[in-house]
Amino acid sequence: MTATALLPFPPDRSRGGGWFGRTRRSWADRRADREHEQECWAFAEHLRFVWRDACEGVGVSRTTDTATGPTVRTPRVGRIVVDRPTTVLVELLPGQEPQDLSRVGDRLAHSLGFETLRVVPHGGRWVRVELLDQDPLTEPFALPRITVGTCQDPVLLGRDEFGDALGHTFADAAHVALQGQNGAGKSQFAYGLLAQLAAADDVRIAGSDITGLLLGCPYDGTVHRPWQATGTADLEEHAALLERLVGVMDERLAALPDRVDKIEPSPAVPLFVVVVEEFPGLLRAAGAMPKLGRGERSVLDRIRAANLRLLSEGRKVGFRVITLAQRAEAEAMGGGYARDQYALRLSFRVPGDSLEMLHGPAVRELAERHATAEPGVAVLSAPGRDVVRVRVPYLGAYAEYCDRIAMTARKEP
Ligand SMILES: Nc1ncnc2c1ncn2[C@@H]1O[C@H](COP(=O)(O)OP(=O)(O)OP(=O)(O)O)[C@@H](O)[C@H]1O
Repeated sequence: MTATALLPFPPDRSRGGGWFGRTRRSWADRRADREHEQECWAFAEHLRFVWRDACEGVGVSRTTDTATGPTVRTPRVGRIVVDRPTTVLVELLPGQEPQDLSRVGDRLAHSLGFETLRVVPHGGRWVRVELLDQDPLTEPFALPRITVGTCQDPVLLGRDEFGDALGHTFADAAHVALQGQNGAGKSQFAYGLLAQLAAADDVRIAGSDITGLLLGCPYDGTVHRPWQATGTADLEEHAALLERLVGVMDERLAALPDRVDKIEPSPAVPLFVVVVEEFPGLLRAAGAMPKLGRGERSVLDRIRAANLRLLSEGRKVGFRVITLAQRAEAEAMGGGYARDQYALRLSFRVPGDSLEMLHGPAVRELAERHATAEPGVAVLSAPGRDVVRVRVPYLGAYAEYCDRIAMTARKEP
């Protein structure tokens, strides 16, 4: 008995079949191609047709008075490629910038029958509008096992809507504010940042954490732990810790040589990353402490004062504050002046007014969508760049954070 050759199932008709078979197949293929092209062409025409209405609807058109009456001008549509993603080349009106379209991107995309869009500068006044069926930030991604050896190296913050990785170097003089509702992903993000930083020789992870999860136990036995206060049992410890950090800051300021206005962090003079987890909660807890005798400073005042000094004077001498809050109201962040000190700002899911409070009116168009953002999706703003939406990396279960810190953080000598 001859062995039966295994055949593909369903039968592979792409090979063989003789001349007649190939001709017949190519007719069918060509017909399918033609039909597809016709559908694409019709869809492109449909997009051209609805583009004008969509632009008028979202306010990126311009009305000018002419001799024959008012004329509405919209950004001009050039080539349309129907694919994944469908792209439309668009010539902006004089004076318009790509941000004028991206600011209303979601509403424009919905009017065109898509979920969202990206605007990519193309040259001159032309931009490429990429129409997307789904939010590019939908897919979570895991934080690779990366650590930085020094604060001069960038840590991974997340990926933007184009899939580009965004990094941040803690040697850059920026304090970081994180806000987000319960379960929006603040802690995960902070775990990821600290897990990347903990191995750096020239970094000390310091700060106050009333939850005792972000700081504290995971750092036992490491060089970072002596600079951390945790829990709510002894709030005076939090005030004392922040004052101790202010003491180091003052020594560094006093020791600055002539004609030098900042220090370069090194293993001998490390950069202090001062994490303040749930700062409004810390202030509330300190505010609820029993009144002290006359002339004594309350723990609340001491925490506020030390926090403000670290924020306003610490940047040049190696202090970076990372503050986490559910809602970054001025009062909850230690006052409007204190809040103004944060250069890098991330908002996880928050109501629209909270988003605008931290990032300014430029994010108004994002507010509605961001109020229901998935955990791990944040709005990020930093000096000198446009506000972007990002997906931050996911580190995993809390035990994974503890393991990474235990494995990588430098042990106490
Ligand atoms: N980057 C992410 N990617 C995917 N899922 C995430 C991400 N971050 C958080 N999550 C999911 O959301 C859950 C809540 O996240 P997390 O504990 O960080 O929120 P939170 O803002 O710190 O909340 P809380 O204020 O209650 O501590 C996580 O357990 C995880 O399931």
